Amino acid sequence: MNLPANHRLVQLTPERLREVLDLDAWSFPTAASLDQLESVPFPLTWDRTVGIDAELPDESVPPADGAVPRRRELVALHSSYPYGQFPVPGARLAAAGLTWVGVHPGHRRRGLLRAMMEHHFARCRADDEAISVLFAADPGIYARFGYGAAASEVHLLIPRAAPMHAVPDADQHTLRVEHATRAAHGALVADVHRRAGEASGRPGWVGRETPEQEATFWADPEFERGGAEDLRIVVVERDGDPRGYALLRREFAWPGTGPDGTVALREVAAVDIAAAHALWGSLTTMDLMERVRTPRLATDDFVTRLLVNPRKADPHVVDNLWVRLVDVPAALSRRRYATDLDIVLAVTDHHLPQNAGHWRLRARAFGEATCTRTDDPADVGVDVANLGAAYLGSASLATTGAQEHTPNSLARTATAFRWPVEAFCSWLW
Ligand SMILES: CC(=O)SCCNC(=O)CCNC(=O)[C@H](O)C(C)(C)COP(=O)(O)OP(=O)(O)OC[C@H]1O[C@@H](n2cnc3c(N)ncnc32)[C@H](O)[C@@H]1OP(=O)(O)O
Repeated sequence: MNLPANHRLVQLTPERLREVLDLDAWSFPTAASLDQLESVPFPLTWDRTVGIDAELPDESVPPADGAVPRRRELVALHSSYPYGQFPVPGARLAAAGLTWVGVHPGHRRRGLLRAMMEHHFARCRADDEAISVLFAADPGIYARFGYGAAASEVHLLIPRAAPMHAVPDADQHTLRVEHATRAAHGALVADVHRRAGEASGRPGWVGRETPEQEATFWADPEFERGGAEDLRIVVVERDGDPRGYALLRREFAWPGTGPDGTVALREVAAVDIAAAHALWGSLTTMDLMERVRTPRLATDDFVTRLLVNPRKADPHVVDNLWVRLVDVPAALSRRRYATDLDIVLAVTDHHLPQNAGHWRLRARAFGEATCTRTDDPADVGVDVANLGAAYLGSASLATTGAQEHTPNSLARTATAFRWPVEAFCSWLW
C-alpha cells in the first residue's frame, strides 16, 4: 500500500470520536458545531472504521534538543456497514456498504483515497463480502476503482391533487397521521420497509441493519431540520395491518397569494399498489400544501405508475447505488439470472488481479448458478466495472461497454443479467 511518508492506516476507536466528526465536517461542510454533531447518535460501526494519521511538524511547541516536535493528525477516514443479507437479484449475500469516505482538503490528491480503497477491498475479501456498494458523493470518483453505477433513482415534485389511476381496494385503507418517533414507529417502519422489499423482490432495498444506523435514522435533531417542523408520519392500514408509510415534514409558506406549502417526504414504502394509492392520495391532498417533494424513489416506484401525467411531476433521474464486485466468482454465483446461461466472460480488473481472467458462468433461469475459472475462449469481454453496473439487474451489460466475441453472446448475457424490478435503495447511508 503506497502511503506518503509519515502517514499510516489506523483502526479508529470511540475515544477519537471528536476527531472523526471534525474530519467528516471538513469533507462534508456543515453549519452544525462539533458539540451538536457529538450530541446525536454516531452511525458507524467502530471496528470497520479506519483512518489515516499523518505525523506533522508541531509549530505550537518549541523545538527541544534541535528536534522538531511532531503531532498526530487524522487526515483521512472511511468506514463500511456490514450488510449480511444484502438483496441482489433473486438472492441475498454479504456486502460492505462503503461510507464516510473523506480526506482533509489540505491532504487531497496524494493517494490517500487510493490507499483506503486497497484496504477496504482487502477487508471485504477477508470477511467474504463479495461486493462493495456505495452512494457516490461525486459520480466521477469510483469508476476508476472498479465500481459501476448499478441503480437509478427518480425525484418528483407532484402537484396538489395530481390525478391518479384507480386501483381496486385502495379505498379499503385507513390512515393515521402522527408525530414520528422511534419509540412509536420504529418497529412499524422497519417491518413495512422489509415487507415492501420482499414483496417486490427489489435488489438493493436494504434496511437499517445496525443499531447505530437505526438510532441515527430516527434522531431528527433540530439543527438538521432547516427550520422545518419535526418528523411526521402517515401510516396506511388495512384491517389494522400497516401496509405503507411516509415520513415527512410540512414546509409552510404563505407568500401573500394564499397558502403555498410543500410536503417534503423523507422516505416512502408500501407493500402493494393499493396501499400506495391510499398513501399518495393522502399526501397530495394535505391542507394548505400545494405540492409533494419526494425523496429518492425507484424509477418504477408505484407512484410513477399511479400518476396519470407523470411529466407534470417534473421527474429527474440520477444515480443511486454503485456496485463493485470484490470477489467475481462468489458474486456471480450467488445471484440469480432471468434466463438459462452458459457463457465465458473475460474479465479485466486493474485493482484486484484475482478477479481477472476467463470465468465460465452457468445458470438456470431463476435457479442455481456457478462461476468457475476456465481456459476456454471468451464469449464476452468485460471490465469489472461493467459487471458492477449490470450486477443488480438494472443497467444492461449491452450498453456498459462490454465486448462481444461470439455471435449473440452479449445479448444473451445481458438478458440473463436483467431483472424484472429496478434496483434501488430508499435511503442514503
Ligand atoms: C462512499 C462515499 O463516502 S462518497 C464520499 C466521497 N467524499 C467526498 O466527496 C468528500 C470530499 N472529498 C474528499 O474527501 C476527497 O477529495 C476524495 C475522498 C474524494 C478523494 O481523496 P484523495 O485522497 O484526494 O484521492 P486520491 O489522491 O487517492 O485520488 C485517487 C484518484 O481519484 C481521483 N479523484 C479524487 N477525487 C475525485 C473527484 N472528486 N472527482 C474525480 N476524480 C477524483 C484523483 O484524481 C485520482 O485519480 P488518478 O488515480 O487517476 O490520479
